[in-house]
Amino acid sequence: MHVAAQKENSSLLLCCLARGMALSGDHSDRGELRTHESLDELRTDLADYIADLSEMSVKERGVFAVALSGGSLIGLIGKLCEAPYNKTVDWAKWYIFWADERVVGKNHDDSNYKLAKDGFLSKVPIVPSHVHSINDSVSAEQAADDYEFVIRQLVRTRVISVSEISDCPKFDLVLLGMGPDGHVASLFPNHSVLGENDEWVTFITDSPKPPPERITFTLPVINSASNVAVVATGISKAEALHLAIDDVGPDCPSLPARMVQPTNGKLVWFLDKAAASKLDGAQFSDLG
Ligand SMILES: O=C1O[C@H](COP(=O)(O)O)[C@@H](O)[C@H](O)[C@H]1O
Repeated sequence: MHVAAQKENSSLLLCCLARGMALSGDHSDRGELRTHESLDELRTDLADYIADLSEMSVKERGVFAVALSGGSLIGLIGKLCEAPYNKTVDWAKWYIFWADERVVGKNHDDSNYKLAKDGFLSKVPIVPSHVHSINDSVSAEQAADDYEFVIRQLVRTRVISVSEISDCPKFDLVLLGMGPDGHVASLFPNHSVLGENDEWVTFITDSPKPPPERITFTLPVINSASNVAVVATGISKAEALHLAIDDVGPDCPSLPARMVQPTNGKLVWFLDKAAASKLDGAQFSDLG
């Protein structure tokens, strides 16, 4: 296992052991689970899902506002750059945001923008002015404020819709990865930003996973989206997925992935067999 993944896993286990975690239980209603036999099958299903949401959103609102994450997600949405999607998706109507970003230069290898640009955005005809990346020349705090300001402007002009029950932006789709410690976006286990309910975008300077300075959507923004997809693959994610999805009782309630609970939106989990292997009942299904 990769050293960073090992570190993330052990901090997850420590968090759970400290809280007397129960490691088994029944499945609870945690959205739609899509577990795939192979990564290729997952990539196709994910591309179909995103293309369908794009079509629906363009039909209903004239635009598609989608927030990306970094990490393995970008490789897993790669089929969108291929036929038929590269020709059939209405790319001119897409607006791109980031659910989280590392506060580094746009050309830095740690930049989620660079990852998405190299692996996705440069391969499809998205309008450059529709790509909303962070200001990389200011502090993390300022970058978060600036990013929230940009989002506010686009909510005002209805490029981004607005939640009916809060004043939060309502993205058409928020695409999340999940770390082996159960973090989503840059919301890490036991971090105080999990309780941030006032800001739409906030910052951290002490990320347990490098680099330390990051900006992130807050939970109210993620949970106001019309659609949220969590994409997680590999055995290193299996324990965190069990804790995020299964009915583990009142223990470890502050696992970030478990706190992804869209209020009116739809939650879908895209998993491979390895990631799903510790879900309750996995050993009895043909996934086991
Ligand atoms: O640091 C981050 O990690 C998560 C998970 O990444 P993965 O490579 O394990 O999929 C990612 O979703 C997030 O955007 C990123 O900043």
